[in-house]
Amino acid sequence: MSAQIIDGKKLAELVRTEWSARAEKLIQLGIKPGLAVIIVGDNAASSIYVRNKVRACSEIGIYSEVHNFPQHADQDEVLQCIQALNQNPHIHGILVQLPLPAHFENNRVIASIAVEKDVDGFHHYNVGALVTGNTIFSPCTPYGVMVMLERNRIPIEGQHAVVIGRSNIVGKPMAFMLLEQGATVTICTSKTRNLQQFTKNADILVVATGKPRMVTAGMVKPGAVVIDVGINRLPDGKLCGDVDYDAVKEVAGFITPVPGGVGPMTITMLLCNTILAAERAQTGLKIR
Ligand SMILES: Nc1nc2c(c(=O)[nH]1)N[C@@H](CN(C=O)c1ccc(C(=O)N[C@@H](CCC(=O)O)C(=O)O)cc1)CN2
Repeated sequence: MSAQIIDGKKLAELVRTEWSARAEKLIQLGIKPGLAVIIVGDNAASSIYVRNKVRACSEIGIYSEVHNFPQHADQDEVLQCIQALNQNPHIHGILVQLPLPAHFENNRVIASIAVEKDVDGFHHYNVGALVTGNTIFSPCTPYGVMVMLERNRIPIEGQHAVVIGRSNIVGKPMAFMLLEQGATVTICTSKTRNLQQFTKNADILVVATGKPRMVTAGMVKPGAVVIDVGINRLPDGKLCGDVDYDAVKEVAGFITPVPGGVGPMTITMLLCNTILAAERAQTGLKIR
């Protein structure tokens, strides 16, 4: 039997509708949630993601502004911009689109964002909070995956979850979020020896390796939940995930497509985090 498809586009729309009521409530109180996006350089994919974030903001009633810096920008200029945004009461969320050019120190730039405005959840304070079960902002992609699991009533507690990928923006937070919900978690990488021995035992398999179609049907336990976080552009211009979708969907119980799976959830969860940041600012909630 073929797997049940988890439609990220449809779920993203539903979650946005739910959260738009919260945005509307703030607007009626005279507070328009505000997001600032910083983008450095000319990465074509990043420009598309930022454009999509801006569009999504305007659709839900969030004010947004984009700060563009050239590829050879000086890191200090970007840090100064972030300092000003940290002080700006109309901006509730700040994010730096990744990747940054090679001459930037990712950690230093992200650490300069005020913790209570770090809607990506990448600041090391927020990472520490997440790991210790005191989440302030969940990073958007793993947050989207958790919502996909929850809304499809997929049990997590007691399940064996295998995450392939150890990035700071997906793999690591994903593993801790699943752990927090009671899963037994194994973290693998694309370099893990005999990867199949781990993936074959996964009830929930989350793949974020950036290697097109690396997870094949033979690596998946029949009936498993397969979440594909990869977005790879093929030479013919088409997109594909890190999972061999056509073959794996014949084995899995649930599967996410690419495009139209986790990607649309990422932007939706960013909107949710921005609204949450504005709500906290409105109530004067102190984060630290
Ligand atoms: N500061 C951040 N940088 C990056 C993040 C992030 O969460 N914060 N994640 C990714 C890029 N990303 C958002 O920024 C992102 C990637 C993909 C999608 C998406 O909707 N993908 C579509 C396909 C889009 C296409 O046609 O290319 C899909 O999967 O259906 C949204 C957001 C790295 N950087």
